[in-house]
Amino acid sequence: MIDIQNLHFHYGKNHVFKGISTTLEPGHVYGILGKNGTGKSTLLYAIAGLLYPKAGSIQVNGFVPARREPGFLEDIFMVPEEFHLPNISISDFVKYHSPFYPNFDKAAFYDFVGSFDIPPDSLLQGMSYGQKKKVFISFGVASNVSVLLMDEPSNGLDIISKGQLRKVIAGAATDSRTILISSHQVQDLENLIDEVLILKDTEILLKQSLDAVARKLSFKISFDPDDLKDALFSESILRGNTIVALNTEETESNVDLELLYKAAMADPKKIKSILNSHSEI
Ligand SMILES: Nc1ncnc2c1ncn2[C@@H]1O[C@H](COP(=O)(O)OP(=O)(O)OP(=O)(O)O)[C@@H](O)[C@H]1O
Repeated sequence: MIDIQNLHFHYGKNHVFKGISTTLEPGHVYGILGKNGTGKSTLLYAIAGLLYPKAGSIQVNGFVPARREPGFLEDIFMVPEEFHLPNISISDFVKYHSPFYPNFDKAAFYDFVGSFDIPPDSLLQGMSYGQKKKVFISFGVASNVSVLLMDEPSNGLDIISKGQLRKVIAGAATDSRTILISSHQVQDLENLIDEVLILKDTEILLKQSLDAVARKLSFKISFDPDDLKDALFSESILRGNTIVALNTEETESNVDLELLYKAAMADPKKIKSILNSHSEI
């Protein structure tokens, strides 16, 4: 479990978090959304122990990340947005790095790499950014850690590879693993995450399961202009509108993450109070 209490973080005078608190449980895939510069990467780095809280605390499975103890490091993996891989072969990379992860599954690693269409005998130096990223993600998932952090994992991947990435991550989503994915590509998170966390203005604006969101809000495309009067948020599309409204029906629609995000940005107070209200609508 990841337990964040009253976390403050700033770079000089730039305050990124002013006392955020939340817990993130195993068995969930969390999607972290937020505008550029709201602190998605900073949060992941702090959980990974690569940045230290200025105040407050973070605990990951009972470890304090900033202490970087071996028991912590062998059970967490972060795929940053930007990374450097050494100029060696894939097999040497596995040989030198997998011993740090006691549960590393070599066969699974080569399966993932193969599923991304990367020849297993490739040299890392000759690879494009997207190809290197696929190797690194494959390594992270195959390390079988209990906390997997990915910063914009689909960035730089082609359309087919994005589909494959979703399969690989979905396969990694076990009851004992906590997966956090930050992304601007909300479509890439659809049907992959089960909880959404939206950062805004040094705070956590929303942290909700998609099931809970679907119970409270409905997402639909409507060609009836009358529907607009009940909309909490709408966007016009060809001959109609996409609409976020209160869910007053018995049925639950699929959560449209992009619409949810836009609605939350357009009227944070209202969306937050609806989603945080305990009464059923
Ligand atoms: N090394 C650094 N030194 C100083 N300021 C930094 C540093 N890294 C990030 N920042 C600032 O901290 C804030 C949060 O940055 P962060 O990269 O965590 O945001 P983000 O939500 O991941 O952004 P993006 O969506 O653009 O990747 C931004 O205002 C950024 O300019």
